[in-house]
Amino acid sequence: MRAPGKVNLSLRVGPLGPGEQYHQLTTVFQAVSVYEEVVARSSDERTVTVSGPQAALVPTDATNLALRAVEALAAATGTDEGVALHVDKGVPVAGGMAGGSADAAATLLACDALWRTGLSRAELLELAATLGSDVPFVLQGHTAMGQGRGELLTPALSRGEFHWAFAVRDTGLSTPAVYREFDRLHALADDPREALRRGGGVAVPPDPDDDVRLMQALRAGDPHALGAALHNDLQAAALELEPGLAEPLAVAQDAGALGVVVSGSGPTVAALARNRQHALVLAAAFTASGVADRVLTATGPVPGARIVAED
Ligand SMILES: C[C@](O)(CO)[C@H](O)COP(=O)(O)OP(=O)(O)OC[C@H]1O[C@@H](n2ccc(N)nc2=O)[C@H](O)[C@@H]1O
Ligand SMILES: Nc1ncnc2c1ncn2[C@@H]1O[C@H](COP(=O)(O)OP(=O)(O)OP(=O)(O)O)[C@@H](O)[C@H]1O
Repeated sequence: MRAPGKVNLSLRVGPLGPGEQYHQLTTVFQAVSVYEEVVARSSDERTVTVSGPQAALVPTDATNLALRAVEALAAATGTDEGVALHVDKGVPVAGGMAGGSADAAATLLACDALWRTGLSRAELLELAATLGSDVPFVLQGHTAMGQGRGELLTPALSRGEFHWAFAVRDTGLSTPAVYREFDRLHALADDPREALRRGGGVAVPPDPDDDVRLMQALRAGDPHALGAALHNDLQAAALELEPGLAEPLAVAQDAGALGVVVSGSGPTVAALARNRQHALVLAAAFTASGVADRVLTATGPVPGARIVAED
């Protein structure tokens, strides 16, 4: 089973209402060719092992998102079957590219097949949303607009292939901490100039019309227009928590990226290239300037979680 990571081409975040846990979003997701591989085998127990360059950062207890997906599917279908999972992580851990969400999505599909639960796509998507806001999208893949807390998906038309270079950091950023920082920046209301200077100001409910140009760029398969339309309301918050992110952003710009943006809640920086060759140039610029612990190149959009070989 294989599931892709994602980049948010646009991420617009509304205010957090009193007592609410989730921000209202309008986001445009693109699934990219950076993958989690999940193998599921029959077992009496429910276990997970993890490999990949950042495997040591991933818990293997019940908090692992893949095991949470196992428990959610078992509870929904009333089965007491077990599974031995192995996850080979290609997506950066806590990098803002939905790696854990991809594991959860791949696990739902893998256990659905292994246990022959026969859930419908709609039922799987509903279960996915209970596991995390990004899980429905990595199950679906391709390109989609996400609303609500990010789980309400509308597929979007996209032509051709876009090329990316990613600057990855070994130390991740916590998604809740980045949203909290977003709230803090936007609460500097008694000092509006300071709020604006730091990328804050009053948070407004996101409006999908703000992404009209971006959607046109996708339909036209125009990387220049897409680069100009990339947007992330969480970027200022990620930069407050990790000021060093300014470096990969500047390096990509200097190397002629069509657009550069923090991916989701960061700290991965995503640079849009003119073509495959230019993505390699951007990756080399990240490496040469020492602003990344690891560099990836990828294309998007790609399909969501799917079986690539019988487990
Ligand atoms: C930053 C993004 O990756 C952009 O796609 C997502 O919004 C985060 O999605 P995710 O990692 O699947 O997040 P979840 O597991 O659903 O939520 C983790 C935490 O992030 C914050 N959170 C998440 C989604 C959202 N719309 N508003 C939030 O404030 C909440 O504090 C929440 O408790
Ligand atoms: N299967 C998993 N893979 C990675 N991290 C996991 C997993 N299960 C639990 N975690 C924990 O969740 C945290 C965030 O993981 P993840 O890699 O999904 O972040 P992310 O890519 O930034 O998420 P998103 O982009 O959806 O906000 C990690 O620091 C780790 O402790």
